[in-house]
Amino acid sequence: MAQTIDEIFSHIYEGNNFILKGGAGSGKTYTLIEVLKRIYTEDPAANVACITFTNVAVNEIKERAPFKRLKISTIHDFLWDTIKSFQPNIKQGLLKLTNNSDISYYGDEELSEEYLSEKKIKYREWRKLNEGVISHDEVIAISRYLFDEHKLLSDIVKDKFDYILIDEYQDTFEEVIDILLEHLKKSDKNISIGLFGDSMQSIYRNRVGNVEDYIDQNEIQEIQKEDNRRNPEVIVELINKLRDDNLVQKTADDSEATNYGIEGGISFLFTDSNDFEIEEITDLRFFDGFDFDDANETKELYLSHNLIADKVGFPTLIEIYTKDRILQIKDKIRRKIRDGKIDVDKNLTFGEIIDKEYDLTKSEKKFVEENPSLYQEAREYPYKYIRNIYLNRDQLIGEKKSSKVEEGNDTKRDTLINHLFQIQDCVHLYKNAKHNEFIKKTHYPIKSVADKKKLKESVDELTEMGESSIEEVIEFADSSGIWKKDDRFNNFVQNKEYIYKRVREVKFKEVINLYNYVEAYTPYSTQHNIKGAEFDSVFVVLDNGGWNMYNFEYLFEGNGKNSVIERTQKLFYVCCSRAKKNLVVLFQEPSEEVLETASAWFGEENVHELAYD
Ligand SMILES: Nc1ncnc2c1ncn2[C@@H]1O[C@H](COP(=O)(O)OP(=O)(O)OP(=O)(O)O)[C@@H](O)[C@H]1O
Repeated sequence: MAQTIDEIFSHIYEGNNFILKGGAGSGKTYTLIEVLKRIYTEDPAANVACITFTNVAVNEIKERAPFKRLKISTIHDFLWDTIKSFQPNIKQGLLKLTNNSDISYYGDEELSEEYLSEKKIKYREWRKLNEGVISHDEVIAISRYLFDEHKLLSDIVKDKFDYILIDEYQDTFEEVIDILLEHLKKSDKNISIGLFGDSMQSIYRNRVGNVEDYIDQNEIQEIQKEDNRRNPEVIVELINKLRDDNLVQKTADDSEATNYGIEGGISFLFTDSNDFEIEEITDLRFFDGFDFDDANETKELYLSHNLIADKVGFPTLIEIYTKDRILQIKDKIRRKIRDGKIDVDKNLTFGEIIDKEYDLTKSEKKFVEENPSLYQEAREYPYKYIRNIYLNRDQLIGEKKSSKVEEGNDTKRDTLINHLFQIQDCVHLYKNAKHNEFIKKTHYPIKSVADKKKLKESVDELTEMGESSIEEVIEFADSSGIWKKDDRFNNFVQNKEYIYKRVREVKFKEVINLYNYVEAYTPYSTQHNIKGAEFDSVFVVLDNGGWNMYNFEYLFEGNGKNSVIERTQKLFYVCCSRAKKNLVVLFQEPSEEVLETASAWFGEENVHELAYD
């Protein structure tokens, strides 16, 4: 460890950029924190930017490295902070990039210099270019454009920071690496750029993956960490087989290491049923050491939130947010209008436009037949109103936590879901005897013993409202003073009535279940979401969930579209390498080839057919 840090600092002292590479559990994030500590020991006035992958990771590093002059942010926030005060240049970039179609724009208003001169460009979760609101993709594209055009920006970044460190560099954008390793060179000032990561754990599409070209050109100096400090021997042997490069990890021979003296266990379980429920497993010996009541140390991983929604109990909410065919019809019509394929009077109702210009597909017909009143209502809205209504998974789930950290509104979730989460948060705080936090959050007026008693009665009543509708709970929280409706909420109801009408009828217990899931009070997580984290026991369910980007048969059979195999292999590597002790993998309806590979990877003695009722 000390040796790795010394190596990193020898590069820093020589004014070089560096990259710390290493397999899972080799201590990259740990080293990043140690590097921060040493930087601040040597120079308390140092200005360091640390870029992480998610807001959750931002909070984790903040907790572990609480230095005042350390600026921790996500990639997008870092770039936006850097460029946001250069409004005229941003506008010029936006015009240029929309003109040459690097940024798509189909709004009614023409984006001209004059039009934009009255707007202040802002960065938000959802873009609305005609109002000057850009979102994630545009922040990246405009930043790159500005760094291309203006050397001054590189000077500014170098003036502001002595170090920029990036955790999980493999999942950052190529443009960002380009800015850091190419553009910053244009300025003569000093800076050290440090990357930390593992190309095998690049699990998102269109990300940089690796920086081998920069290493070959000596733009960045490579340091390798070879040991694995997290996983027991049996898991290290397995994940070595899953790597697509030549890296072979050994368990660390160090009594300080997390995996020191841990025997651990792996099992590959299979069943011939495809509608099998985990609760039906009767032979629990493979789950020795798992404690499904301890969401911090036991995880059950699925490919998608949709697969989890059924298990945790928010099927109606996920259905509303991810499978609304009527809004899909609207999106298709909107696209046709944008592309000039149809020309309609936007003052017509949605129904009138459908009748004139659109033939429902079979599955859309089925959906509207199953939801006649919803369809009828949607048809009656003016097209102008419904065209700006969107529903998607992020609006419901936001940034899911992998452990219990931080609180507050999530900017990805919509106002309605955030409002509901605030109500459930109040219940949670009160029930967990966090009364001061409760009062601070709700401003609930407590002047007398009677007030206290009334509050207790109200929270007790709210706790019993799982079977009530969401609307009833919102009204009760408002009238009892636990969580009042505010302007944002009222605006949402007015402007997104279509969504509100759907959601309000759902039982509140779905919100409770969703809240518990998102706040990591249940052991369930998606396979993407646990990147960077570690747990005692991990149960990975290999179910493609109807998603064609991943395919576990392809992976185990070694047969199928290469890009899909590669993507699945990396995700599987990430999942298996999270376990500090026990790993169980479940495969449903495997072929002979799948079982052969399972034996080769897990060892024949660890492959078992499941017994269940
Ligand atoms: N030098 C060290 N001393 C003590 N513990 C360490 C040291 N290095 C790493 N660890 C511990 O080993 C485990 C793995 O480290 P870490 O999470 O930093 O690995 P990583 O390389 O970032 O993993 P991954 O790429 O899989 O996310 C953690 O529990 C960490 O606290």
